[in-house]
Amino acid sequence: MMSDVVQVADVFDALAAAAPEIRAGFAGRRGETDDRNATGDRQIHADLHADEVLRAHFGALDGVGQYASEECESVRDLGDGPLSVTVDPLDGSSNLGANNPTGTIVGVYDAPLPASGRDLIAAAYVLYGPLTTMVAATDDGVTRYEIAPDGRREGESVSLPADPTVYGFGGRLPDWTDDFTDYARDVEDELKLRYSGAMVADVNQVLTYGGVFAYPGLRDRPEGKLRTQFEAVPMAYIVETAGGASTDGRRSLLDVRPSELHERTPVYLGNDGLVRRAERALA
Ligand SMILES: O=P(O)(O)OC[C@H]1O[C@](O)(COP(=O)(O)O)[C@@H](O)[C@@H]1O
Ligand SMILES: [Mg+2]
Ligand SMILES: [Mg+2]
Repeated sequence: MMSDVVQVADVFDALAAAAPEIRAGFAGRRGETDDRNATGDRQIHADLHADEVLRAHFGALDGVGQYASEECESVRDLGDGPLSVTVDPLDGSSNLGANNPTGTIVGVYDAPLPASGRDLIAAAYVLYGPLTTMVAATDDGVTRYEIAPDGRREGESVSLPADPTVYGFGGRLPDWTDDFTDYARDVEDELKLRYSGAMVADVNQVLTYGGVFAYPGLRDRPEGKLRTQFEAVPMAYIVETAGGASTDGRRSLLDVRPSELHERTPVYLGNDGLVRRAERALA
């Protein structure tokens, strides 16, 4: 039987191969379809194309058994492999309308879905910015790769800078709770605002410069917006492996076990001190 290390390397290779195809598929696919996904978001053509490309690449791998996507209602069986792969095929896809950055988020679990962050053995995201980059984490560390149009890549190890510089908080101010607003006011006095509207791009800035990203629980939606399995847990794994911290307000996002595939959670990610301050503010 192949080792986990080989199977995870195959998943990263497949994602690096899919990324230029997904990017090439943006042209002509920025418009909305008539459909909505399981969390009620209007799907755009590029969401569905990215999902198809990823499913084809991961389906070709012997190591992958289950595949679940933000854009599909239920878990799909892709084979007999021991790994389960989750994808947010296109994160921040509404940014395509304004030609702003988007991403892809992938989690690799050695357990059936839905699964907790403690079952993750690897996670990665791709950022479609001026360059295509992939940030890939295993328990051994985090590597950032620049991906060439032919899928080849070169990597360097990354860790979260100790001195935070930037912050980005999602949601509308009138929807924030008083506790979160107080926390935000403090952070605003210390750090620079960098918010793109794509979680991948905003977390990538935190990983590059140090700081904090949050999509908090809202007054009328305490669970916030971001999806536990597809967005929160894989990104928390990457940030924690890079030396940072994550919380849903009370505990590490890696300790959250989703009971439903498409459920949501508040998300706070970044330098440990800023994440702990968010927990204290929200307690
Ligand atoms: O527009 P808002 O409310 O700031 O929400 C932005 C958040 O929503 C998302 O776009 C949701 O992701 P999807 O595009 O994959 O649905 C995140 O990337 C981002 O952090
Ligand atoms: Mg997303
Ligand atoms: Mg998405």
